[in-house]
Amino acid sequence: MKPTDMFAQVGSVIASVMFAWAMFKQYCPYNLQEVIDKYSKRAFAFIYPYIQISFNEFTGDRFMRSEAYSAIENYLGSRSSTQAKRLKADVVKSSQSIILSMDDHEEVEDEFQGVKLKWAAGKHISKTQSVSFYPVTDEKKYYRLTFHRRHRQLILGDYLNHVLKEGNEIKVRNRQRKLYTNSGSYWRHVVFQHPASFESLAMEAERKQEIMDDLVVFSTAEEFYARIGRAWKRGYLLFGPPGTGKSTMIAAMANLLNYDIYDLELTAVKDNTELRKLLIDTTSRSIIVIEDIDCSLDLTGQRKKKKEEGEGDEKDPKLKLPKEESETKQSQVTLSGILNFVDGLWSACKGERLIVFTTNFVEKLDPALIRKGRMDKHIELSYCSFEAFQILAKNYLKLESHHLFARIQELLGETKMTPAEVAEHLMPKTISGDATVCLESLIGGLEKAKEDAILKAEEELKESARLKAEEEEKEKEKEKEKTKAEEEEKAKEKDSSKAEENAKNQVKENGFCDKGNAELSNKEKK
Ligand SMILES: Nc1ncnc2c1ncn2[C@@H]1O[C@H](COP(=O)(O)OP(=O)(O)OP(=O)(O)O)[C@@H](O)[C@H]1O
Ligand SMILES: [Mg+2]
Repeated sequence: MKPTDMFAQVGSVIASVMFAWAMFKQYCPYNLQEVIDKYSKRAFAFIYPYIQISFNEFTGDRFMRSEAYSAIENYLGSRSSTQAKRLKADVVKSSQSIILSMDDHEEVEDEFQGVKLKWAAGKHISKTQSVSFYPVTDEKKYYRLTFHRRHRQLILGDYLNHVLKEGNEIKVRNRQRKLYTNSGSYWRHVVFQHPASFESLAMEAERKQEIMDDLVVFSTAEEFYARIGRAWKRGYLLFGPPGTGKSTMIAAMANLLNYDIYDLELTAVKDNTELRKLLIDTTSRSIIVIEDIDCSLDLTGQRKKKKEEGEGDEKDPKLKLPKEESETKQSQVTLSGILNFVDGLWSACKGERLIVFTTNFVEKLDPALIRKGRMDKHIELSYCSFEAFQILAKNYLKLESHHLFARIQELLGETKMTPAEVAEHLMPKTISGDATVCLESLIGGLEKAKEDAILKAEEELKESARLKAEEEEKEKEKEKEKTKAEEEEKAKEKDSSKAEENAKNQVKENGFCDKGNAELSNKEKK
């Protein structure tokens, strides 16, 4: 008999049995029906020793998508793309990559510790009862897992945990990352798409590797942090002159770890309470950044002064706030508020988080703010070294070596230039993108910087000599005044002693006269 004929026969037998059962059920007493149901299920379980678990897309109320369903969807993604014949595609991650998942009524197989299992995607469709021109259908999607009942323990325990964990990790890897900024007491976000990476960051290879290792070790050390009883957090302080790559490094960190960024603008935070609220609203796997901490907090007035004197403000007086208004708008966040924010982060929030401060003036920060335990790792970003230049040349000009490199190395050893300035020289100058033009521009820039530095040093020397001369002049003047005053004092003393002597003489003379007069009057009396 042909297989098709056999299926047809089996089909007709099943249909006949179903029909007979339906007829029989009508006349069968209720109690007997229950007994038959029970034993038929047992018989079915005996013949069919498999267990099935359904994971519905929506559980309970229809508003929240089940986390287990989306974790399974992610978990099955790669397996589906190799096994299923019909797939669904979705665009994620900056609209650049396509994520595949299996279509409805498809099946894929999986294996865990030598045990084979089967996943199937399905959906229940129920039509609403209301009479309408456009009938609304209600779709309920689900994944169904089928496995042999002898593996019940393993599948319900280890396997499902493994599926959820891996599925969530894939979800994090595929998610659109966000850049949050604070507006009032809320965070607003845009999609975070910064191309910076540690590979393109210009800095010494050894230091770069050390920072990368530190980050990766941190991001995978959940168990370690739990064991030693510390919150899974780490603080970084990035310091150095403007244009040395602090902000670029933060973007590279976020890209390396696949974290979101919360860029906290402290001056827009009203007070410490608002700061605390913002902290609580951050999610795990994120970097909380406070740029230019020295300006946000009134630990030093340097940048504020700069901003007040800034050209832009002077050119356009409309941009300047009246003094009173700007003062009233100032944030009331205090240093202790920030300290509490960092410590609160360490204790209040679950999940891994990095906090990064950047500053141009590390020496002016309060030591309490940057002590180890709050800011665990201090990273200095400094002027461009030759090694850093080589990375920039490779990125910008695709150059590994060039005869002008030797001169550049020499000049970089003699003068200071930030990576931002070097990068500006290496930007294409001609349509043909001639590298030599860029390198010559850099050499020109470095030579000018060197000359400027020499001139500046000379001016500083002159200025200090002038100041010294002025100081000496002042000292001399003081000395002169002192001696003059002393002389005057002496002259005064001399005058007063002379006057005293005169007075004494006068007294003496007067005394003699009085004595003579008295003797004379006595004689006359006698
Ligand atoms: N180390 C570096 N590697 C690669 N590019 C760099 C580096 N440093 C600076 N740049 C380039 O210079 C530009 C400015 O750098 P960045 O904004 O990171 O400096 P910063 O240290 O944050 O400055 P500021 O203190 O003014 O905020 C960046 O767009 C980047 O292209
Ligand atoms: Mg910056």
